[in-house]
Parts: sequence; C-alpha cells; structure tokens
Amino acid sequence: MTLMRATGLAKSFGGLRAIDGVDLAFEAGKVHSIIGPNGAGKTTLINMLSGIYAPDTGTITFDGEDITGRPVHRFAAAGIGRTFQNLQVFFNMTALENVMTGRHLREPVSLASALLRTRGLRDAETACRDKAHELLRRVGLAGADHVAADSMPYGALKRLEIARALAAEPRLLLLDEPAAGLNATEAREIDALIRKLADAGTTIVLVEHNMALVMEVSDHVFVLDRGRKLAEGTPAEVSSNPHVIEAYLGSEEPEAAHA
Ligand SMILES: Nc1ncnc2c1ncn2[C@@H]1O[C@H](COP(=O)(O)OP(=O)(O)OP(=O)(O)O)[C@@H](O)[C@H]1O
Repeated sequence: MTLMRATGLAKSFGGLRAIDGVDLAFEAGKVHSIIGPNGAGKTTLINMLSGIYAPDTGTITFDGEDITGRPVHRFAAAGIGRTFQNLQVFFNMTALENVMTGRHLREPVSLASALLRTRGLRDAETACRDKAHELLRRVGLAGADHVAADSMPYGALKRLEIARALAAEPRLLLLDEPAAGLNATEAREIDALIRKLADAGTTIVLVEHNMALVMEVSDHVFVLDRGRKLAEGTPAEVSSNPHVIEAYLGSEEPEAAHA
C-alpha cells in the first residue's frame, strides 16, 4: 500500500529550480532513502514532504488524502514525523522530558485542566511519562530517563531525537541524516533501529550521505541530481546504474567527469 505520494513536485528559490518535477511513492512499512550529490535538492524535498515548504507546483497525498499546501502542524497531525539534520534537543531538560515534549500532539491539554491540575491532567501526565520511558527503551536508551541531555554523547542524542519524533506516533517518519557525525558502530546501531521501526510498521524516509547505511537498510532508493529524479530502485539497482555512478563521480571529481 502506498502511504504517501508526491507528484510533479517543484520548488524554486529565485531563478534556481531546487526541485523540478519529482514523483515519489512511499510504501507502508518500507525503508526508503533519498540520496544525491550535494545541492541535489534533498533538503528542499524533505522540507516539502514534512510541510515546511509548500511546493510551487505538484501534489502530496497521504493515505489517499491531498495534503498539499497545508501548514506544517497539519502534516504532523496527519501522521508525518521528522527529525532534523541539526539536533533539535532541549539541552536544559532530561532525556525523558525531551521525549515528553513530543507527545503534545497526541495528548493535548486544555488551559482549564492545566490551571486546575485536574485528575484527568495528572493521569495524562503519568501516561505521557510511561510512553516516553517506553520510547527511550525502544531506541536503545533504557536507563537514560533522568540523564540531562547536555551530558549525553552525540550518538545518544541522535537516538533521543528519534524517540521524540516517535512520541507523536507518526505513521511515516522522515529522518534527515540520522547517521551524520556517528562512528561506524553507532551508524550500525541506527541501521538496526531503523529496521526495527519499519518492521513494527512505521514507514521510513531517510535522507542520508552514509552510503553503507543507505545500501544496508533501504528497501527502495531514490536518487536526485540537480533537482530531478535521476533513478530509483533497490540498492543493488541504483548502485549499478551508470547515470548514478556518473552523478556521484561528477560531484566528487569534476575534472574527470567533464574531461
Ligand atoms: N532557502 C534557500 N534559498 C535559496 N536557495 C536555496 C535555499 N535552499 C536551498 N537552496 C538551493 O537549492 C539547491 C538545493 O539545495 P538543498 O539544500 O535542497 O540540496 P541538498 O541535496 O540537501 O544538499 P546537501 O547534500 O549539501 O545538504 C542548492 O543549489 C541550494 O543552494
């Protein structure tokens, strides 16, 4: 089943076509990666898929519903979660508190109950705490509930971000470079976590430069180059595609590519 579909997406900045007529389909419970050389348009695309940018043209449907142009909180409420390339962690909070901040979409609190600290509010807080505790365990941070975020190592903070995004119970999770800055062991742990999330039914869309991770974890890979979709397919298909090889060589060795 196709959970999310983007058709003919385009976005320009001034005269620059950052994304130029891209079609994508994300299947429920699968791991998809979006790769491409620097400046290919990956960030622009993920920003459209999460509702941060409205596309200039094209449509985005989620679970059969057209959500094009809706504000970002409506994308989140529909079931689209994301993490960011740069950590969006509250460093003055504990790990548990950070994850609890991700629950507000699912457990909204009325002003009256917050002011009166009703029984309902206290029950909701307990449920929220229990859920956050469970999510920390799920991402491999069991025992870190009361650890201050500013004392956690970088690899743990990347997982904390994922736990916080999961707190909103997304059906589709966009991960923006979850392995950036991680060593090989930590990247393998992220790989295992992504697989576990997909196996539990969460649809994953990964933007990532770490090719070992992409090739290992993905069911389907989309390759962007200069705002267009250059190729798509299984990891084996795209890695043997001559156009993809050329695009990557071209970005790393411009002299050789244009010789
Ligand atoms: N807000 C913006 N204003 C103007 N130009 C932008 C903006 N955002 C992106 N661009 C341009 O659009 C093109 C695509 O950028 P984008 O950041 O989406 O690529 P990317 O594939 O994510 O690159 P990287 O791998 O380096 O993060 C680039 O030429 C970039 O300079």
